[in-house]
Amino acid sequence: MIDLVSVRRDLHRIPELGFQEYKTQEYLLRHLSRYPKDRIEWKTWRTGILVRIPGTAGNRTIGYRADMDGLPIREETGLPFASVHEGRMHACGHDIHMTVALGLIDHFVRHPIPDHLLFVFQPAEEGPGGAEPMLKSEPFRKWRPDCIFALHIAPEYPVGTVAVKKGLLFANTSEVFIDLIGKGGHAAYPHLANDMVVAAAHLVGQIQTIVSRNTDPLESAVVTIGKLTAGTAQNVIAESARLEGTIRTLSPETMERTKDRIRQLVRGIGESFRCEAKIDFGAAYYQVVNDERWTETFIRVVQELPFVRLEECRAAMTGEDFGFMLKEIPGFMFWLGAESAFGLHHSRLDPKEACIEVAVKTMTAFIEKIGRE
Ligand SMILES: CC(=O)N[C@@H](CCC[C@H](N)C(=O)O)C(=O)O
Repeated sequence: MIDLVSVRRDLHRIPELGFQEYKTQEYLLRHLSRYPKDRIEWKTWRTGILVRIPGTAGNRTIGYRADMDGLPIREETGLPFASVHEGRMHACGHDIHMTVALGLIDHFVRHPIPDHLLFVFQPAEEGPGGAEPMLKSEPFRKWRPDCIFALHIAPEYPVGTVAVKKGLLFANTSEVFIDLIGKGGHAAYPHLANDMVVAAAHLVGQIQTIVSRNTDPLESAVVTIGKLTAGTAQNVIAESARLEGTIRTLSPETMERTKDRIRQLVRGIGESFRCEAKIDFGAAYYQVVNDERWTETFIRVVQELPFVRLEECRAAMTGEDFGFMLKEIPGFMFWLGAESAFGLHHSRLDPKEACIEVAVKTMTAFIEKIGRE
């Protein structure tokens, strides 16, 4: 048995951004190389890894996916095993997700089941998205699973909770990057310049009206501008401004309408402030839709587990590129209670490590249940 808490702490120390998960990949590979070669095989894909445990009867392949990347956040937990990478943090629980996958690998290498198992360590979930290209990659196509499962930590639920729902679980997402380019100048001569701080401030305000004024109240949408950069000094008029944000909707149609409205508003800002206004929608993720039958089976298994409290949850406006995998391969994602006073993407997120054992035991029970002939 490996010490999963130590593994989680090791991974927590070395968060890396999407497609830069070099140390993380190396750490995982070091772990995998400890197992007998006839029990496990793996292939790397960019900074990701596909791990296969051959089944005893060679029927289906059951897939399990864990994401690997951290976020551009400066950790403020004060934990003794806090990030040693300045400005990077595992603030979305991917360190826990990978640890759970390693715990499952450790169990199933020693106790193989009739079905083959495929563990997918996927880079770049936070952006720009590793799931879609990984799905199309040669190694994935070769070992393509017949079903696939994943979890995400949920700071709002106590440890011991598993929350899930059939059908739509997470939103469609699209990143959005807007550049406004005007004319810089002296703070005392605004009439000779074209101030992009003022243009950006107007645009941020206008964008807030998309959800409140342009979206059917019975639909759901979120437009968040998470980053706004402009200017160089307090007494210099800013020549340019950049807005970085994300759009979330529960249907692809609402996503398209929201994007159209952003295009109109950005064009309008360009005209009214006589500036250059450019827009780039970045990466988009497909919604996460849980397969009805697999989720039903999971619910039945979880209801039998004395150490788990099952909760049927609502859909969330979170995004997950695991949605691309579920679009092609039936399966589900569930929330794992991890209990933290600070939520996902917060610099003080501190999930309780006891959730790791709950997840490993839950998924072991589920895989053992479905993985027999
Ligand atoms: C689970 C989670 O927090 N996922 C991220 C996915 C982000 C996708 C993309 N970078 C975007 O911001 O649209 C989330 O923020 O929901």
